[in-house]
Amino acid sequence: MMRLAANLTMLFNEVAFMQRFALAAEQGFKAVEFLFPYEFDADLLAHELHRHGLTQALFNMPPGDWAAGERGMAAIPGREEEFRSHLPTVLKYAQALQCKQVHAMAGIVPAGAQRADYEATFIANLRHAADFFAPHSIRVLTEPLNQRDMPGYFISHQRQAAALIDQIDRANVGLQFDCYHAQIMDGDLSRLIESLLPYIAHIQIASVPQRNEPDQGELNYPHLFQHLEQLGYQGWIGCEYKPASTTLDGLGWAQPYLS
Ligand SMILES: O=C(O)C(=O)[C@H](O)CO
Ligand SMILES: [Mg+2]
Repeated sequence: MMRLAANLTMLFNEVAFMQRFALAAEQGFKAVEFLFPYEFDADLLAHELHRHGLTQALFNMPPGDWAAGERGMAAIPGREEEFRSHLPTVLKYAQALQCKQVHAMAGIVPAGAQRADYEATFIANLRHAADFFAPHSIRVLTEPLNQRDMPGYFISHQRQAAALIDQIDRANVGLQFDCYHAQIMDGDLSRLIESLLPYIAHIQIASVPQRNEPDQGELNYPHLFQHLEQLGYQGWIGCEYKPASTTLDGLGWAQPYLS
């Protein structure tokens, strides 16, 4: 049975962030994920999680100045110190939330920049983060994002991410395989998932092209779920989509997978 995690950044936006845990649990989710926890107290978040019996499947490392368009810095030359300075804070949240996976966003490569410099920075930073988190059994994830929504993002293809993970060469670095981005950039998802399974630590879902509920659009999720089950995928599936109407109105698709 596929294990769904509610993405609280995108779902249950009808209520304030701290109230979304209760709604997710009420609907039968056993786990949640969200982008950034840093404006909230770690212990308060942990309290919400635990009182609703939820697992924290994933959250992101600080992305830099989001409002100014920054989308992480793991690959940005000159930002190494800043990237590394975030690690103790991320660890504090991961420990409070008992979360075993964090996503290190890579950042935007400016047009005309030397890509090799960005690759070297990314590899060095991810090794550093992986070594920092390894004693705590925490994995560092990297996620390819599609170029339509995120022009210039450092990683946009799944196999490109897998090749970088090979170069990083740390056991606790994995792939965050978001089917929405993967379908836009790569396609052939059944075969892609099959060939990249050893890298995949986390999966996310949404319809394509609208990024709404997964029972709409061009992807056949019941088929992909069955395929994942046959392949023995054990991780969480993050529901990272924008409800077309309200979260509850659109949650019918998930009923077979929620208890
Ligand atoms: O945008 C996505 O798909 C994500 O999962 C990210 O964490 C983006 O920030
Ligand atoms: Mg995603």
